[in-house]
Amino acid sequence: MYVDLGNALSSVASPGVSRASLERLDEDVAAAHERIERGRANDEHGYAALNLPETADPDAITATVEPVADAEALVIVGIGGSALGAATLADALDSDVETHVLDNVDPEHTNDLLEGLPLADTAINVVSRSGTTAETLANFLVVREAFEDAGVDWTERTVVTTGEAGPLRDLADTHDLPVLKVPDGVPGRFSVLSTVGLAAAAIRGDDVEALLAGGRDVARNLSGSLFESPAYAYGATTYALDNRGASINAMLPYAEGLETYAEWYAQLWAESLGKDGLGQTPVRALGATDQHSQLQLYRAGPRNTMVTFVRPRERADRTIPETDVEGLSYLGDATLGELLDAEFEATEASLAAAGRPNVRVELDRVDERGLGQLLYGMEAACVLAGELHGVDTFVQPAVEWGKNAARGLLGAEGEYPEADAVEDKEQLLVE
Ligand SMILES: O=P(O)(O)OC[C@H]1O[C@](O)(CO)[C@@H](O)[C@@H]1O
Repeated sequence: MYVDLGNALSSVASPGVSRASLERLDEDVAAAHERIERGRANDEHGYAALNLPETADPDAITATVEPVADAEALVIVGIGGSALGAATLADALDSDVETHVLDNVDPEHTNDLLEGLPLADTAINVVSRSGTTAETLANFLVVREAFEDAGVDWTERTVVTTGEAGPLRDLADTHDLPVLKVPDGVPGRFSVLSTVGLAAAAIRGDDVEALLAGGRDVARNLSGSLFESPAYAYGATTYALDNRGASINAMLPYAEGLETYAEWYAQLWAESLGKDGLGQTPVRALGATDQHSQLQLYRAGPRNTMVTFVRPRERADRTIPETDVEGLSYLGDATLGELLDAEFEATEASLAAAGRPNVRVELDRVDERGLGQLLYGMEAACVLAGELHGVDTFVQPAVEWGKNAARGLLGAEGEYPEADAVEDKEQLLVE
């Protein structure tokens, strides 16, 4: 993982950060690193996630999913951190296993998905750390029923990833299903390099060991200085720019296979740093596509946005055929990859020319090792940014109100006063 901060400097951009300020900030990075290392050493909640490249057990994961290793199709049933990591790997890595992620409760989508699946050759990986998330459990009950209706034994096709206890754990025990435990102290959004993200990867035949090795590559560089650690360089710079007005961070990967990575990043950044009235708003984008939709705003709108450019240094390529069409011959001499890189560098430069802050993040290739580096790197960057902002990076209390209101509206057992507030909604309907 390579991070270039050049276009975030105040000599280029406003908001921007000066080298001198980064050097001063490095003292706080050193103190934060000490705190993070202490948290890792004691396997404290949250910090333990940064130990996963060492603590995850690829052999145990592969052995547990073995009963469904013959699958032609896979349905990952989960939501948030229990889906986005596996979805990111499935989007970025090739596999013969047709992979679907059921991370919403849209009946039309679920019906279409189930109708098209070869259920007898389909594996189900149902993932929920708490084991109580309504969307995940509802989708799983629907998927299970579809298998039963098709006369396929779902207990033969299901692998569960969940915590020590809870309804999903009970269901797995009742039906003696293969279970992978979600590691203690690892919040969902930091769990891609654990059983949560790696079970599906193992079923798909991805190189789980290489993913973890990528994580170790970046973990090795974590030190008390942002000038020695790409992950900390990124985390510290987003913090510095946020403090100077860049309250929005547009994540712009230049690889179709990294589109879901931008979604994964959005949860990591939003749920970790969005608290106490603070937090940089992540925006999901895709390069070069969103140059033609969002760039106008980032280049000429309010000076409240930084852009994070991500690209692989190497990729497969395809030549653009020669053409005699007037004015297009320049394309005929290039490849799609060269065009994409030109768009990347030109868009970076266009923001710098307009004095708009941006950071470049590169990985060697979009493969298991590169992804392990990128995902772990962004997790470490987020943990550092949380330390510098002084927020509790590893909790997300604000999401519970809505869950309780939904439970109340559906008549779940227990008291859910939040549901009353839904009923009492202020109305000013225009139709
Ligand atoms: O893994 P679980 O417990 O089903 O939770 C799914 C997701 O829901 C959240 O709790 C937010 O509602 C996320 O933090 C988490 O990743």
